[in-house]
Amino acid sequence: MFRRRLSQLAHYKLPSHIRNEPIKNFGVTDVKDWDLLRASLMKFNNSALQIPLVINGERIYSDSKLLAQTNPADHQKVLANVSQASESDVERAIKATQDSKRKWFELPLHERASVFLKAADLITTKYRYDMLASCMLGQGKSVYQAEIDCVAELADFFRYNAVYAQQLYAQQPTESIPGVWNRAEYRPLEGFVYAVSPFNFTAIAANLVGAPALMGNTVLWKPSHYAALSNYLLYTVLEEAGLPHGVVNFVPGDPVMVTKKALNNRNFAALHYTGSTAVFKQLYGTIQNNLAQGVYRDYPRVVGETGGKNFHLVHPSADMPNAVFNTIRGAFEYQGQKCSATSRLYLPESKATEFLTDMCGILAAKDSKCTPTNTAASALSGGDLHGFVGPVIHETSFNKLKNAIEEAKKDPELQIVYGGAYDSSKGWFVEPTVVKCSNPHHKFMKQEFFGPLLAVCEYPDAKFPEICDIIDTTTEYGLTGSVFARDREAVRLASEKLRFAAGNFYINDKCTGAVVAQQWFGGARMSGTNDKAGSGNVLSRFVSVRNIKENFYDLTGYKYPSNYE
Ligand SMILES: NC(=O)c1ccc[n+]([C@@H]2O[C@H](COP(=O)([O-])OP(=O)(O)OC[C@H]3O[C@@H](n4cnc5c(N)ncnc54)[C@H](O)[C@@H]3O)[C@@H](O)[C@H]2O)c1
Ligand SMILES: N[C@@H](CCC=O)C(=O)O
Repeated sequence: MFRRRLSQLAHYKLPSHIRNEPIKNFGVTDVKDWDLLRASLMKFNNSALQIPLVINGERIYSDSKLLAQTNPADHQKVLANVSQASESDVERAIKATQDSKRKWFELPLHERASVFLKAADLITTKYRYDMLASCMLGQGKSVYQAEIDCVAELADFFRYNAVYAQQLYAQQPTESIPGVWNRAEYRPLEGFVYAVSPFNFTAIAANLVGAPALMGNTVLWKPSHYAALSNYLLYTVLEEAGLPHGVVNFVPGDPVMVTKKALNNRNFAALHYTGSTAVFKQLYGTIQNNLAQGVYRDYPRVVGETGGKNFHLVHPSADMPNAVFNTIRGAFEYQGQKCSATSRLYLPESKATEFLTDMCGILAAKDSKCTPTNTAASALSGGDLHGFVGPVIHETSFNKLKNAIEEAKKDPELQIVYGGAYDSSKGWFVEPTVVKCSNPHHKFMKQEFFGPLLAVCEYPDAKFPEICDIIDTTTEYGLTGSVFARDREAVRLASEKLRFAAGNFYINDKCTGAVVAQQWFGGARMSGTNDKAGSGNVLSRFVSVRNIKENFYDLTGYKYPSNYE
């Protein structure tokens, strides 16, 4: 019995207007945008949403196993009650990935791509303000930080992945001898992709799920509990855009249990992960062990982007105001909770006092908006919605930062030169904090705190090459870093010496804010597998190429000319 196949009667071109989504400013005159945003904020703030699992399109509400997602700026405020998967839910979700697979990957690329293109358009129009509100309230973002994440970067991922997929499909064997047609087919992986997403970027969750799905894979998605609201909204948008049931299965739950079920399954084909290094190492180890035990059919693909201890290196020739402003943004926007956040700063002795005085002065200024109380939550009760910084994500993060600050107060090698306050009475607030380290190898120069804590080290001006070596060897990470210098020789030297210290290297710019299709994102060493989100590279990890040779000439005998009597 032949199954019904879809015809493909043309090679479609993608819409030619694909560009990076323009970012809305939410400036003083953008009254309409603010009004629409306020309405969405009110809606989500006032209704503790029930979030289900979604397995094969079926919504599963668990009464007994619910976990509340609260507003990090107001931790008594429940934003959503999130259903938690049971073991049998995970099994059913894995089955759904297998049942829906063939129908999905047999669709021509343009059919799959159009789902994601439509989702991008829905996000940037109909659901823009809802996405922003869910991300601001749930993940503690300012409007600008939400806009660059859950609207612009998210839409960019969906749109540019379609472009990259088309380019990948167009890559074909370059040679065919007369009578032969050689072709390549980009099959999805056999089995399912397990996507594990972090709290800090809704866009990253979209790409973790969307990139493999676009290539014809089906996905078991375990979202971060701390981003459940925006992630569920994203799922519903994908559904509205036409994503067939079972292609992506939304399975919040106990991370250890869900992961165990996923990784112990014979059909596990790939891990698409973003989160901390420690968790990724564990998952990598489990996969290797299982592989050795013969659990899997294939060698699973492992794609993971993890932590960082990202540097700003300032040369004496740098434009100091530029370096100061970029450091404030890099270290403290979104409370330092970007994997790319600046968390170690190296200053030349001759400029260190000027730099730190300027930076701390700006942070302390009354209108700096750097007091972490300006939040979406307070805005709804008549407060200020224009804050530069907000809360950290949860109690564990708050405690980790609080302990680090208390440690800094006692350690003779450390000196807090700005900040050091914290307050958890209403939300998880930690003041932007700058800590001077007299020892460049101190733990504070090595460890990722994932919060608004910047460690600073001075170096003798003449020792610029040596400080590059120290930066290169101090941490286990290799994610992002910047050099600030006008002197071209200094730029060249830093670029050479720090070649392996950062997968995203910036010159006279902050080390955060990579844009899809502009700065391909990812780091090596213990920062990840560096498959470069926002480029076509990562898509190739989710396909398994089949080469096809078709012969047009029939053989008339089996002997070669050399086989004569
Ligand atoms: N390199 C990048 O592109 C990138 C981007 C964003 C975030 N990050 C990193 O992510 C981290 C912050 O995000 P986070 O707090 O959500 O990270 P996290 O490691 O706590 O969680 C990430 C995901 O892993 C799950 N998880 C947690 N423990 C687990 C376990 N034992 N087994 C299986 N799954 C588990 C979580 O539920 C979540 O879905 C930082 O280290 C940051 O640098 C990296
Ligand atoms: N695009 C982002 C990715 C941050 C990860 O958490 C940046 O480069 O800042």
